[in-house]
Amino acid sequence: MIEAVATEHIRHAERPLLDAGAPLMAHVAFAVAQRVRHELSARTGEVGGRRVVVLVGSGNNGGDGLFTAAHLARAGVRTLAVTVAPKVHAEGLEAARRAGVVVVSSASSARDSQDALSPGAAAREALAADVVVDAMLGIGAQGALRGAGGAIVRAVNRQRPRRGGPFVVAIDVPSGIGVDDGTVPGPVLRADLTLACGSPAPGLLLPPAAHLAQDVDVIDTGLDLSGATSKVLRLEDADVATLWPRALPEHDKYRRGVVGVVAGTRAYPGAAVLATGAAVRSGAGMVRHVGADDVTRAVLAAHPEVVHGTGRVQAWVVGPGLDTEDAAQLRQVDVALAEAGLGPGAYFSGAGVWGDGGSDGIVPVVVDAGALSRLPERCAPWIVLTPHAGELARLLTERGVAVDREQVESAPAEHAATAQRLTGATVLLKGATTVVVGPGQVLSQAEAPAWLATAGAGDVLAGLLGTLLAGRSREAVQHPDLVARLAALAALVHGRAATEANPGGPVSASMVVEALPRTIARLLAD
Ligand SMILES: NC(=O)C1=CN([C@@H]2O[C@H](COP(=O)(O)OP(=O)(O)OC[C@H]3O[C@@H](n4cnc5c(N)ncnc54)[C@H](O)[C@@H]3O)[C@@H](O)[C@H]2O)[C@@H](O)CC1
Ligand SMILES: Nc1ncnc2c1ncn2[C@@H]1O[C@H](COP(=O)(O)OP(=O)(O)O)[C@@H](O)[C@H]1O
Ligand SMILES: [K+]
Repeated sequence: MIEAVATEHIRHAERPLLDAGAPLMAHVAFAVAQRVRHELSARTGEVGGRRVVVLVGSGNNGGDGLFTAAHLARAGVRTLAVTVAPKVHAEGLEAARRAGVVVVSSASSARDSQDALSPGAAAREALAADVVVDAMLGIGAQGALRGAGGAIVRAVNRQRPRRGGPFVVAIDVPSGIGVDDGTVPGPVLRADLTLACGSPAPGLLLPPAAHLAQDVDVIDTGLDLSGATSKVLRLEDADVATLWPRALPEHDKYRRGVVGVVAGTRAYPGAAVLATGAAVRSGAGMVRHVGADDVTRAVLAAHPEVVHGTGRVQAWVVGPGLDTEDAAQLRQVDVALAEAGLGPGAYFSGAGVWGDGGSDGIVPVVVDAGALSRLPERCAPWIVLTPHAGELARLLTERGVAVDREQVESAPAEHAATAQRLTGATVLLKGATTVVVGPGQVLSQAEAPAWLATAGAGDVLAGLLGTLLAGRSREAVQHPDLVARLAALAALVHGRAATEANPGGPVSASMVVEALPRTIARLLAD
């Protein structure tokens, strides 16, 4: 599991080391320079004579950059440091000059000096380099990257090809991202590799900034972050086996977990086929489908193991392909939601409760698509909402927070957290990077290949999550912390199955369903 702790904790953990004189900056610079040398030699076959441009800001991030430049110059790299602020780290500057780094300034105050380089000219130098090191801003960033740095980045972004061009290494974070919330308030130079100092900042895991950080490696600086409370988590493949509901010899199909799926209409039978298929193929003990007869016929034609009609379940999946005009189906959704109860101390106890797989008849529910409009005012955390950005915008607007899809996409973690607070439910917000927010918990998963943005993929995710919640139904209700982790686990496996269904190429939702058993087996064996 990757843990990105809030930057206030990083600063707090750095303090005792810096006070004790630990040479953190020297350590970071050495590690970055090593990595740049490695990239140069992997890409060009040589190190000496290659060109590196280091963009240097006013703070310690810029200091890291200057010491990195000094190492590179000593290794024979033609190193140009472009400072973007009137004052930069003094010792770093001296070290760089001593090592033979050419230092120029794009700061407006340097305009008339001999060593001035306009932002446009600096951008051209960067575009012609083999590697660019982004050391303008780290975790001290406040708002959009301003001044010469912003101008250089805008100019580079206008001309940088999607493929080819310089390899960009960001020190700590791509300069100018929202380090704690993952927003992108202004121009940012997309990194091919981000080398985080000590611990990744939350913004490296959260969209949209996460898409600008790409590969993230951590330089260990010996920070003690054990007391950190505010963090973003990302599950890794190695976490799958720990969380996955195991098939044990003493389990019959009911104990393995029964998933009830309320999905699909005559207009959209496919959603029911995909959601039930994903539940079956991810290992549910049994899958029930509740819906119109001809929809169930389509489901049974594809997955004969599905059982038609209501009965005992350990988790519900409601909403994929739902017809909001179909009163009978909506009633089923309401019954499923009632079975989830309203949360600790306020369980629903009326007639119509038939589930008994969870704690005292309470069962987790996945609420997708059309069923999102049926939510009660307050939900238990074992109700998992699975909206995409447009659906989340609608849900928030209905609850008095007027936002549109673009606003949700520009700050997904913040809006998912607002929805979590307003509803009490666990919120899984779908996207290229999926964000899950539970009470006191934030997770983000980025396994999905871009090809997964295809009709029906969300139905597959809902069914898969149904299996996970049914398999650990009782624990999910007793330990709501587990719910957000299972939701993130579903996103991880969904993304991996999409990749493994056709590595590097297009996938359909049905192909993801097909791939699930093998992907799960591989992950459990790892
Ligand atoms: N965590 C660790 O173990 C270590 C962290 N170090 C580095 O220290 C960095 C933090 O250093 P600082 O606290 O000096 O902060 P930064 O280097 O991130 O930047 C702060 C400076 O940038 C200016 N600034 C802030 N927002 C701006 C904006 N939007 N546009 C233009 N200028 C802006 C501020 O006025 C200030 O001068 C980390 O990101 C990391 O690179 C390393 O030096 C040592 C080890
Ligand atoms: N750009 C993207 N890259 C990777 N995965 C994506 C991207 N956009 C969406 N996804 C994923 O694809 C799925 C689409 O779900 P959804 O929008 O509900 O589709 P549908 O309603 O057709 O099933 C989600 O799992 C989402 O996380
Ligand atoms: K940086």
